[in-house]
Amino acid sequence: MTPTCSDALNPGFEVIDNLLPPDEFAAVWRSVQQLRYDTGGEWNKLWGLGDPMPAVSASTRAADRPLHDGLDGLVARIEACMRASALFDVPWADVLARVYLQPRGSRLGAHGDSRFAGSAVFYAHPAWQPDWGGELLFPEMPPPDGQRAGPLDGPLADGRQQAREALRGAGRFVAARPNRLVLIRRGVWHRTQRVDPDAGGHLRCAVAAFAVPG
Ligand SMILES: O=C(O)CCC(=O)C(=O)O
Ligand SMILES: [Fe+2]
Repeated sequence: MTPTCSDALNPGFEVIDNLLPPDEFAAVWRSVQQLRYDTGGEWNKLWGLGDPMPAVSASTRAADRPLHDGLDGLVARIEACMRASALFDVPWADVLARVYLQPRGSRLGAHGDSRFAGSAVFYAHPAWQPDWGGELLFPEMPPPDGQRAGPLDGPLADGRQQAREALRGAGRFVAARPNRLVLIRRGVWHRTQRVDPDAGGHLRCAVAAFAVPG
């Protein structure tokens, strides 16, 4: 599929809109509603300790499938897009995928998913408005300074990465538009804007997929 948007200057991500035909998209939304979600698992330090925690589905790997009818087809499509993209330029063997329901008031802290060969996120909710927040942000980062990235945001952050981000103070945002796939190169810095109270009861439903090195 041809990306509808990519960043020519800093080719760290690609956006593919209307990934699924309408009937398949509707089937994915139904499947997402039937999954089981865990809200009390181990704390993922990229989510603020004082913020509401996301509801997370079990992870799926090729060996564990089927996860659910509809979602397996989606994961296969995401995998095909990853295989076709030049962003995924280190070898990888499998895709790990899970569904996040991100509540109002929560945000995902900055990270690079560096232990994977690249990642992708697909927005499975049927509606999303600009006022509802939850944008995926790609800050422009100065070249790496050789410091190891540790826990980067939230209560355990030491502020180094935030200081680097502040040096440029600019970047790109991608709205969580329904039926949109974002492919992200390994190590490219990203985070999400907080979901706004104006989102009301609308779920921000993201299917996150990670290319697992073989
Ligand atoms: O939900 C999003 O927009 C991004 C998700 C993400 O970056 C991740 O799960 O690693
Ligand atoms: Fe990520």
